[in-house]
Amino acid sequence: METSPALEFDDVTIRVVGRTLISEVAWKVAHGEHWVVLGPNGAGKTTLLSVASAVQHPSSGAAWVLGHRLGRVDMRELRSRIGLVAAGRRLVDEALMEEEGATAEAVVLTGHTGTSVPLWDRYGPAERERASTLLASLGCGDLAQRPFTVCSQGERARIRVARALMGDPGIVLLDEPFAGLDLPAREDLIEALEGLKPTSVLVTHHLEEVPATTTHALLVKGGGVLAQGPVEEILTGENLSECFGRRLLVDHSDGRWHARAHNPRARAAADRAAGWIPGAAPETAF
Ligand SMILES: Nc1ncnc2c1ncn2[C@@H]1O[C@H](COP(=O)(O)OP(=O)(O)OP(=O)(O)O)[C@@H](O)[C@H]1O
Repeated sequence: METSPALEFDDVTIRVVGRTLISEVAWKVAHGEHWVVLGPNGAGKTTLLSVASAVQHPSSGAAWVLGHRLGRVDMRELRSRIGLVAAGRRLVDEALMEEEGATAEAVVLTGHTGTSVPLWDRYGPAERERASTLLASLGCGDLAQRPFTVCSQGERARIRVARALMGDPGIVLLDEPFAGLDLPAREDLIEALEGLKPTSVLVTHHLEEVPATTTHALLVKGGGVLAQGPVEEILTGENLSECFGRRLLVDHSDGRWHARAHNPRARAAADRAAGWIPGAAPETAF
C-alpha cells in the first residue's frame, strides 16, 4: 500500500513571460480518490493537469507525482506511469498518429511506450492482448483495425481512455474527455469512467459530466483554488455561483449533478402554474 499521496502540490505557481497562469496551488490527492476539477474558461485547469501529468514543472513551489518530486526525477519515466487522456494538443500530441494512419489498436499500444507514434519492436503478444482487452472493455473491441482518423468523436474518446490505461497507470488524468460527444456517447464514457480503478482527476466544465463515483472536487478560478474537499461539500450552488460568476442552482440526484442558471422569471411562472402565491415560498437559489 502506497503511503505518499498520488499527487501533492505545495504552493505550485506556473509563470510564463509576463503572466502567472496558476498561483500558489496547494492540493493533495490520496490514492483511490476520484477528483473532478471545475472552473470557467481560462481558470487554469489544463495548466494544473500539465503539472500533474509531469509535462511541466512548477516555476515556484513543489509538486510530487506518485511520490516523485518534479525536477528531481526522470520525467519521461514518470510519465509512463501516468494515464493521460486529452483531446487538445497541449498535453498529448495525436498529430503523428494521424499522419501515420495508425489504427485504434496502434493508438492504444502507444500507451505502453508513452509515445505519440507506435514503437512496434516494443509490443509483443502480451501487449496486443492487453490492448484488445482494453478496447473490448470500453465497448470498442470491433474498432481495433479501424484507422483512428476515421473513428467518430465518441469512439476516439473511448480509445483515448484505453490508451491511458495501457501502461497500468498509478493515476489517470482526463482533460475534458467529453468534448464533442453526443448524449449517448457522453453517457457511455461516464459509465466507463465510473469503472476506473486507479486514482483519477477529471477536468470538465460541466457538472452533468461528473461521474457518480467522484469522491472530491477542486474549484479553480483566476489561476487559484476557490474551494476543495469532499465532492458533496464542494459542489454547492453557493460555491459554483462564485466560481462561474453567475447565480446557479445545483441538483444532486442518483449520484449525478446538474446545474442551471437561476432565472427568477421562469421560477415565478412555474410557481404560478403550480398555484403558488408569489413571495409565499422561500427562495432556495443555493
Ligand atoms: N504558454 C502560455 N503562454 C501564455 N498564456 C498561456 C499559456 N498557456 C496557457 N495560457 C493562458 O493561461 C490561462 C489558463 O489556461 P488553461 O488552459 O490552464 O485554462 P483552462 O481552465 O484549462 O481553460 P479552458 O476551460 O478554456 O480550457 C489562459 O488564459 C491561457 O490563455
